[in-house]
Amino acid sequence: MSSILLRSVLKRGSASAIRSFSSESTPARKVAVLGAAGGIGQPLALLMKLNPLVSSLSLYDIMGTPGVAADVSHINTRAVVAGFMQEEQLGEALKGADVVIIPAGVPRKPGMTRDDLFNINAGIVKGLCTAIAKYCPEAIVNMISNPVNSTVPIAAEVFKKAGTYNEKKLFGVTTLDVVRAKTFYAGKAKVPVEGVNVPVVGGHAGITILPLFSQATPATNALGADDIKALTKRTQDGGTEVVEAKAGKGSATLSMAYAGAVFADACLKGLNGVPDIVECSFVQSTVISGLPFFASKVRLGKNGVEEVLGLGPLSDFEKEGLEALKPELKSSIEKGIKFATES
Ligand SMILES: NC(=O)C1=CN([C@@H]2O[C@H](COP(=O)(O)OP(=O)(O)OC[C@H]3O[C@@H](n4cnc5c(N)ncnc54)[C@H](O)[C@@H]3O)[C@@H](O)[C@H]2O)C=CC1
Ligand SMILES: O=C([O-])CC(=O)C(=O)O
Repeated sequence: MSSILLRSVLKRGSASAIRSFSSESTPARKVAVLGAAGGIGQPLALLMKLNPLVSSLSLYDIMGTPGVAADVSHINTRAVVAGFMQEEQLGEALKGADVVIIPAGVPRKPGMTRDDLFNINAGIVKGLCTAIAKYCPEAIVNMISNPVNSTVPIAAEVFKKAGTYNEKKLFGVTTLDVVRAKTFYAGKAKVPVEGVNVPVVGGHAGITILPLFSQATPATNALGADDIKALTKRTQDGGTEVVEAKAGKGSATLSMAYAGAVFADACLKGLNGVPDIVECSFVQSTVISGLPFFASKVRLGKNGVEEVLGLGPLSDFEKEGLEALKPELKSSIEKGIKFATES
C-alpha cells in the first residue's frame, strides 16, 4: 500500500474502508490439492502454504492427509489449512475452491511410458472431476496426473456431461517441461538461468514435448544444430531421466511440486487481475488443426484462459518435430475422450 493511500484510508478512519482495500489487494482464494499426501502433493502443499495469495488451503487424499495438514498448518503464513480424507470428505474439501490442483494417481516405474498409467489414473481423474463438477464447478483445474495428454480430455468430457465445462478453466500442467528446458538451455548456453525463457509446446509425453529453443531468450549463437538436438531430446526425456534415477521409487516429485506451484501462482495472479501473466499449458486449442488440445503459451486472466497464443516462427527442426508429434498426441487425446464418453 502506498503511504499516501494508507494515510487517506486512515484519515477516513473507516474500518470498512481498510477492509475493502485489503480485500482488493489480496482477495481471499481457496486452493485445493487432490492427492495431497503423495510425492508431489506434500511439497506442493508446502509451497502453496508459502504463497501469500492463498487464504485457504484444502488438502485431500484417500489416506494420510491429517498428518500432512497438521504439519503444514503450523507454518506462520496466511493460508488456513484443512485436511480431508476419503470420499465422503471430498465435497467439503472442494466447496468454494478457486483453484483445484490434481496430482492424484500412480507414478511411473522404469520401463513404463506415461500411457501405461492410463488404466489406473483415468478412473481416478474421472472420479475427482465428477466431484469438482458437483462441488466447485467454477474452479480453475490444474491437471498434473499422467498421462496429461489424455487426463485433460477426460476432465473436459466429465465436465461436459455434467454441463459445467468451461474450456477457459481447464489446464494440463506442462510447466515442468518449461522448467527443464530453461535449466538445460542455461547450462549449455552458459547464461544465468534466472533470465532464461523457453516456450515448450505440444503435449506432455516423449516426442509430444516440443521445446522451441529457436525462441529461447536470451538468444545465443553459441549452440549448434547438434546442441539443439541434444537439448530437445533431454527435455523430452526429462521425466524418464528422473524415473530411472529414482530406480523404482517413482517419478519427479520435488521439481514437479515447484513447477505446479509456479503454475498455480500464475493462475491466482490471473484471477486477481495481474496483467501480462503468460505460461505454457495444455489447453483446449485451435492452434493446430485436428488437435483439440495443445500446449502453447496462454495468457491468464480473471476468467482463466484470456488468450491462447500462437506458436510464432519455428525452425525447420521444430517444424519436423511438430509434424512428428501430431499422430501420438491425437491418439492420446482420442483415447481420453473415448474413455470418458464410454465409461
Ligand atoms: N504433469 C507433470 O509434469 C507430472 C505429472 N506427474 C504425475 O503426477 C501423479 C502423482 O505422482 P506422485 O505424487 O509422484 O505419486 P504418489 O503415488 O507419490 O502420490 C499420489 C497420491 O495420490 C493419491 N491418490 C490416489 N487415488 C486418489 C484419489 N482417488 N483421490 C485422491 N488422491 C488419490 C495417493 O494416495 C497418493 O498419495 C502421477 O500420475 C505422475 O505421473 C508426475 C510428475 C510430473
Ligand atoms: O515422467 C514421468 O512419469 C513424470 C512426468 O510427467 C515428468 O517428470 O515429466
